[in-house]
Amino acid sequence: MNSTQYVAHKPDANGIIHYSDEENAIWHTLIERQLACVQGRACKEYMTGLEKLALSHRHIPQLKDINQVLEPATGWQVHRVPALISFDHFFELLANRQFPVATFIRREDELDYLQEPDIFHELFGHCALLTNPAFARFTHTYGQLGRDASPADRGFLARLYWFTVEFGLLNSPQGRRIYGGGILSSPGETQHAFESDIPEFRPFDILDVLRTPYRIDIMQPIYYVLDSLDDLFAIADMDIMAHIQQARSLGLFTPTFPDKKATKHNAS
Ligand SMILES: C[C@H](O)[C@H](O)[C@H]1CNc2nc(N)[nH]c(=O)c2N1
Ligand SMILES: N[C@@H](Cc1ccccc1)C(=O)O
Ligand SMILES: [Fe+2]
Repeated sequence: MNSTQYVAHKPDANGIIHYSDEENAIWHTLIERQLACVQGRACKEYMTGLEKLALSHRHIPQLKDINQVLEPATGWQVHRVPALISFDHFFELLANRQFPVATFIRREDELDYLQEPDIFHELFGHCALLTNPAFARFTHTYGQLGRDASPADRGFLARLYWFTVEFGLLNSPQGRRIYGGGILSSPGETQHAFESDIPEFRPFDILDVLRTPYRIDIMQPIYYVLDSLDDLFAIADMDIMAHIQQARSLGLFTPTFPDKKATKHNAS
């Protein structure tokens, strides 16, 4: 796992993590900005989950406060981790209905977008939908599959997670709405997904998703769109591993994103 540039906090003897005034101020600014930004752009299930969480605006929440909402709702818990964790650890946690939360927060100068999952991304981005039965069931099934999968199959599973839990969108009568936590925690990418003409929106098809390469360091150029969040129940019941074998035999799509080493002016 790439070494992180962030320092995660450890709890004191009573399990409480003490954040600085500066870190709490970043949380305050970020949650107020992003709450305004997701209005009319996040799906209704997410907004319902966010109300259940009742996240503080003044300070970074303690993990036990999140668990008091998640556990009764869907049996999930959040689990403290230092930063990005290995596939083994990640899948083991999800298979046990434990969602990894790295206890650091982004810097002031990366408020709108950062490449690593900070506590705002995990709590504001993902935990609201962990109160939703379809999303929770899909994430749990995903963890169980990943825990038992080979490294090669895990590469395919990562794409499924990426284009749903992280960057998934839904169709709704009022237009597209976001459910992916990777967009919902980023003011920059929430606007990118709605205002920019860069992104391509594709109907969710599991084989296409499994074959679509992605970069983790840019705002996404491709999003996959489900018709309903309950489609996640159906996907969880699919023979995902058989689809992975099919995707492997068909091969990956050619990347549409600019090459990583391309400098700004020649990145198309
Ligand atoms: C499997 C998934 O696509 C992704 O690569 C994993 C790896 N490790 C992680 N580690 C943390 N803390 N948070 C995450 O979301 C992930 N995502
Ligand atoms: N880019 C997201 C964080 C994120 C990191 C890694 C994967 C997905 C999302 C944000 O700025 O909030
Ligand atoms: Fe995430």
